[in-house]
Amino acid sequence: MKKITIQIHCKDQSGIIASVTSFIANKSGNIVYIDQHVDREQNIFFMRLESEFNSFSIDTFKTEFITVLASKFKMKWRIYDAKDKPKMAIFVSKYDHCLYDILSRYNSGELHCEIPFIVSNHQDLEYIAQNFNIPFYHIPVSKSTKQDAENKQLDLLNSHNIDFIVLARYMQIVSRKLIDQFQNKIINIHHSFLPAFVGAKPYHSALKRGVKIIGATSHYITEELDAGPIIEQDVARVTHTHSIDDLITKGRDLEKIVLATAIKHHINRKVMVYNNKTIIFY
Ligand SMILES: Nc1nc2c(c(=O)[nH]1)N[C@@H](CN(C=O)c1ccc(C(=O)N[C@@H](CCC(=O)O)C(=O)O)cc1)CN2
Repeated sequence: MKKITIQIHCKDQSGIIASVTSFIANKSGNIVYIDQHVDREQNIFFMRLESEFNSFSIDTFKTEFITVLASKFKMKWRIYDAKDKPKMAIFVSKYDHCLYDILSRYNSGELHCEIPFIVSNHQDLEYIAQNFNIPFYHIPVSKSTKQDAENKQLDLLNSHNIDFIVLARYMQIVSRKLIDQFQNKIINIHHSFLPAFVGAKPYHSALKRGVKIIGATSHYITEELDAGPIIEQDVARVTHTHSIDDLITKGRDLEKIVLATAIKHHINRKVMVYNNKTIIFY
């Protein structure tokens, strides 16, 4: 039995759902999940479906999908084989909480992916990678070595056919060169409830401002810092009694759960990006 996931978007018009579901039915497919959304402002139709087939050739399916549907409705589409495990590279600096959380979920089989390696601009967390038997690459980054460092990162990413990257508290600004090659495939965890408090020290800014709610945000990165399409967010209440250490401790728990949720949405092909925003098919 073969299971595929299909993501479609195109100009909204009548008959799209009927045409897609008839196409699947004509190919003896059994649709086990279907959801759609129409962006009324942009008049754009979005759909995600999962279908099972007893006998299936993905190349034949793609060819006929283009002929019958994609050309007719001028669709942008992607088809994924549900059994394929996307390759995820993790980038980290010195904070260990998100790295530990991802690797323990991976170790327990919670993440349908492969993690070929971990990259860091510091050596501090190499012991964690060794504990989980995952190759660790220390690539230091400074103002003068940034370009050379990113070329080394790109060589690693390409030589391992990496599908997406997770910045698990990677405290370096990623350049356009890497972002262009992995557009909407680099997931960051920012330790604030964006758009509040962008930058490297949001907890200190939150304490100084006297907010009553702190949060964490996972987003795809763009060249503009902390401004990319948001995948997941969560918050926690705080009071005047909480110190900076209290905020950091509360924030760590939020960061771990928000990042793990975003990673799972990405792996399960539940995210579609449009106009620097996301549609999440839960
Ligand atoms: N192009 C992007 N790169 C990164 C983003 C992003 O949104 N776009 N997010 C960051 C993560 N981050 C906040 O979530 C963040 C990381 C680092 C900094 C920063 O100012 N770094 C300094 C160096 C700090 C250091 O060496 O410790 C710098 O790079 O000059 C701000 C925000 C990941 N990258």
